[in-house]
Amino acid sequence: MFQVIKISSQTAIHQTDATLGIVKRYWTPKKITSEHTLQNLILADDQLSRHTSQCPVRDYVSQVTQITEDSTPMVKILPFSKVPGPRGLPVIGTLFEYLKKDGLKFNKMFEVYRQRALEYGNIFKERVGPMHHVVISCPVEYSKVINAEGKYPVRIQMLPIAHYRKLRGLDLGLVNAQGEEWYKTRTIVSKKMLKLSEVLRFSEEMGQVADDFVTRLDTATNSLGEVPGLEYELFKWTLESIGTFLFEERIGCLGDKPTPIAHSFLENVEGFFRTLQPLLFDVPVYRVWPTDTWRQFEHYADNIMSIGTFLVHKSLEESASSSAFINYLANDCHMATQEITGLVVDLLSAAVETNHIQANLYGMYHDSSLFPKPESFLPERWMKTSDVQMDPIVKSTSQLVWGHGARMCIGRRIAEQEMHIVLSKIVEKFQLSYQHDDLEPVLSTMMVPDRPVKIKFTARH
Ligand code: HEM
Repeated sequence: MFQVIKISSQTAIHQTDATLGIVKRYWTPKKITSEHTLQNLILADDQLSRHTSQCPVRDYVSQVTQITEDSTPMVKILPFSKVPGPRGLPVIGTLFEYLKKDGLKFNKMFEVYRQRALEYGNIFKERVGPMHHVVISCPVEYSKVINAEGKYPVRIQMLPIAHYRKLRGLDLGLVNAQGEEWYKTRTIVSKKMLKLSEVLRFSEEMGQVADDFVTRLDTATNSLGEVPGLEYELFKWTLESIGTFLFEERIGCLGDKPTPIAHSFLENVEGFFRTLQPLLFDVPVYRVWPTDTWRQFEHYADNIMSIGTFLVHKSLEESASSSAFINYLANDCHMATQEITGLVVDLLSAAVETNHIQANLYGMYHDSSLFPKPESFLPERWMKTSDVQMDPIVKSTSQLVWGHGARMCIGRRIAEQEMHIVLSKIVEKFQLSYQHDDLEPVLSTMMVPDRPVKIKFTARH
């Protein structure tokens, strides 16, 4: 039996040695010798278990799901070590390449992967501190990985978040849970969040939030017609929108001055993701010794949990502010208040952090042999009637903005509704233009623009 680990935004399968289950089936090297065929890259079960039991970051091993026994038959066996990739040092892997002065940049990891793929082929492995990655850079191979997902698809666990929740005796939440624990929560939440009729019930409230956002843009524009801190304004809008869905109550982010609770939540979420980023990649010293970054991270996470607890309690206790979603969790699904809080905090954080643009699969999308003129904005290439012929697998793999399969973004319907409503209201009111240098992407847990997005909003008359 082999096991597969999750797929990250950079088409990496973050892995333990167990990731080989996928690699063994989909190995298609570009620039390495013929002996390294995928069929050759198979690790025997006993070798696998030896590897996993010796793994210094054993928690990753629990993040696995299994390919069932009817998977493609295995042919030959070669150790995982045969997967090409930068060699790195024991324990820290290639971490030193990122830490040294003028070295590789974490926030440009997607560029590093692009270069690595040119050097090592369509499937390569890299260990960066505690993170093991297997990176796939070919849509056809990637689609096979997608199709190999079972009932409980595994996604990378954000170890610092999991560690924090464990320390505080909390559930892992939807984003970090795996296996049956994940499935149970997912089934409960899907009934409310992925059902179109449920989400449509909130279109009027979303419309009011969008109206307030447009008013906010109008008042926040400077003499150049730009909105300083546009990202922060969007951040506020997403929080207000998801808060409206979860609590059926306005949190108060969009006035000239956010309410204290909105302000505090926004500050703490920002700090949470800022401190999460280094914790994800550094050697996890925090697990044995609370480093400064860890203490800050804990501080932000504690504050977010307190706000979540306050909002959930308020919703449960005050009938006037009671929300259908919270009531459904408490009464129909018999979830304990602490479980509800953990889930709500997950949804609030996922909702605000995934907002401005998550460019998954960066390397593939910038391959001109797959996407002609990859740097050009040619939306018509995605239209059914487009003249540009695109391989159906390449096309479907490139439409993964919401992820895929049973673990696809659970906020998709809400986010689509929010975006359609707010965009139509913005465009109805303003003409948008951009007159500055091109934006570049950087990673900050998600992929974000590297500088303020100074869009000019010109009111239509
Ligand atoms: C433009 C907005 C958004 C984008 C592009 C986006 C994208 C994604 C992606 C790519 C994933 C990973 C899926 C996978 O691994 O296959 C994901 C997961 C998730 N998203 Fe979103 N998302 C957005 C908005 C939201 C919103 C508004 C919410 C909350 C209401 C949300 C909650 C979640 C949660 C909880 C997960 C984890 C689901 C699970 O593991 O079962 N997202 N999102």
